[in-house]
Amino acid sequence: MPSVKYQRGEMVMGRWPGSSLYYEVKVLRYDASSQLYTVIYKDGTELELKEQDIKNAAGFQTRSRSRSRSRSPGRRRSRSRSPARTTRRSSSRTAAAVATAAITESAPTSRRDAKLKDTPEVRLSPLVMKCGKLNIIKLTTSASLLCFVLPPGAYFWLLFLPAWVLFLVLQVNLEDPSLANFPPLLPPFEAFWDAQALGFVILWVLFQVLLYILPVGKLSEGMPLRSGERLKYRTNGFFAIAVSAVAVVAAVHQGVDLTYIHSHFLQLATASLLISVLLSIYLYVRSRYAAPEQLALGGNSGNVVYDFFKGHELNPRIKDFDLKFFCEMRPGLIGWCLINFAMALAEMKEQSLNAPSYSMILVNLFQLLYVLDGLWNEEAILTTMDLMHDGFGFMLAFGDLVWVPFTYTLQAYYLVSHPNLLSLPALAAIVTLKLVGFYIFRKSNSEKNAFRRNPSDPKLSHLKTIPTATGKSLLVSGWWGVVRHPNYLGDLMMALAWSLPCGFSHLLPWHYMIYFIILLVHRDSRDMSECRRKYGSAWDEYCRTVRYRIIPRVY
Ligand SMILES: NC(=O)c1ccc[n+]([C@@H]2O[C@H](COP(=O)([O-])OP(=O)(O)OC[C@H]3O[C@@H](n4cnc5c(N)ncnc54)[C@H](OP(=O)(O)O)[C@@H]3O)[C@@H](O)[C@H]2O)c1
Ligand SMILES: CC(C)CCC[C@@H](C)[C@H]1CC[C@H]2C3=C(CC[C@]12C)[C@@]1(C)CC[C@H](O)C(C)(C)[C@@H]1CC3
Repeated sequence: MPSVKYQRGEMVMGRWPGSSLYYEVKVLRYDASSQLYTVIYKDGTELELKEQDIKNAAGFQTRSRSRSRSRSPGRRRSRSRSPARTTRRSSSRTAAAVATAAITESAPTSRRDAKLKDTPEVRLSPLVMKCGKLNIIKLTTSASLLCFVLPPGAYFWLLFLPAWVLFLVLQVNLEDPSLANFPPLLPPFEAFWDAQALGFVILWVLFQVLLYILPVGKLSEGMPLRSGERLKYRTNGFFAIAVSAVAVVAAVHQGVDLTYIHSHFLQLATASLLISVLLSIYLYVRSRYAAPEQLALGGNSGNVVYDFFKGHELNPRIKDFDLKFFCEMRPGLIGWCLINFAMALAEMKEQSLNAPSYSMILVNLFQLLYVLDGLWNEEAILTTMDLMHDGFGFMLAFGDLVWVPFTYTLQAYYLVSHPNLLSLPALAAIVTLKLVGFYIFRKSNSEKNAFRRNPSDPKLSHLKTIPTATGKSLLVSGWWGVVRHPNYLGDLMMALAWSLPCGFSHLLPWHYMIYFIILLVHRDSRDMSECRRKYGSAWDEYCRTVRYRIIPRVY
């Protein structure tokens, strides 16, 4: 091969079709007519690759071979779908052909997988291309709307988000929280701070830590990590909220005045912000010492502020205590219900009512149902983007500990001093909207979760799937055949039902709805690029089959 770039016998890095992972391969030959290189992977898989899918080994991060145990996509669960397994003539397949998918029924695929269970495994080490330049940070992971930020943006969001929450908290306290009065006047610095409020927040978090570590409830397995390992999570969230509810009711019964939460909302928000900042500093420092396979693919730009913001370590743990899982599912989420309940008591006190208003009851019950459902199906969170791909840094720590409890509760806070009477038909319509939204949300999330956990589940055998080159399949009928994110559709319908009880006099109780539309539209497009990167043309095939993203025939 005199005039070609890579020579026979040369060891280079070959991209695995449909992914951005590169594996060490040996060049076997070059075909001048098709301009394809035939390469052999260490597990014996032969593929034909284009020149642009081959790189010199020098451009790759070195990784400890003994630690990085990820398997070649061709050797994962569904090995039959790797090129080497789909045909005996493994050497004659092109990368493009590998990634091309056909729609099949899921059951036969699983039988094929079962047959291959005894095949001896060869483990390969995928390497990620170095991206030293900050402007080429890949938009690969999720967590929130803000992942698209490049380092200069991180400085902005880092300051803007906390300020925004504090502004909202000050705004909702105004008699007339209309846009004309935004931004609210800043109170003196001391007004933000209360040591007792900090003490209460710490106590609440510690109480949740205690409930989390109790050996009660199921130990669930997370999705396989890049190393092939599966972490265990104590999924006892429902137990935690039940015990918390009993403790709160008992405290109220003993005379504890929960309306303190309403009157000290600003100080509680500042205290939680302080805790989230300290936690993020700890997370950043420990991520500097973490082994490469413990890191998320994002958040490793080398820019301190960006990495601090985005999060670097994928599953930071203290022994078995998983910090990301705990923060996402416990203090903020359960705290959200506690705050809503306190707002209902504050409304009764402020408006001298014997019972909370219908609007307040709806907001409380709707959001309680959402949280209870999340905790009841806690295992399902293990297949979401945040848990699987995102590093744990300021964005999620702040999101979980400050954003959720202090902005998701704005509707309830607003109703305390801005009553909104609901007619019976309006009430019935809102309840119907919530229930339909909830049904779509729950069914679609459960369907995907069940499929990801066990693709050969007999209950799912009626569903059509698209195989992909990575070994995972994509659902193409059922809920995931209606739109590409049916769970977002249900979630948005529920969000609408949470704001409607507050009426249309002010924009503030619509904050969640507006933020959520932006968040989900952005999450959807990020997920689209991520899935296209992972699944290549199989994803394009899915998108051709399921044309709409969130709302059928609209978007
Ligand atoms: N209330 C809130 O503040 C809030 C905020 C954000 C999200 N949420 C909710 O949280 C839940 C989780 O959301 P998420 O953003 O993590 O996204 P998700 O929709 O649960 O997960 C997306 C992932 O699902 C897999 N997938 C996509 N299409 C598929 C198909 N056709 N068949 C099989 N698997 C498919 C892909 O991952 P793999 O292929 O790698 O498995 C994709 O990356 C949603 O219900 C969302 O509404 C709530
Ligand atoms: C502006 C930012 C700081 C945005 C931060 C985003 C986070 C607050 C969210 C990202 C993923 C979200 C999420 C839930 C809560 C909010 C987030 C952490 C969730 C735990 C709410 C209960 C649901 O049932 C859920 C478990 C599906 C959900 C999962 C995703």
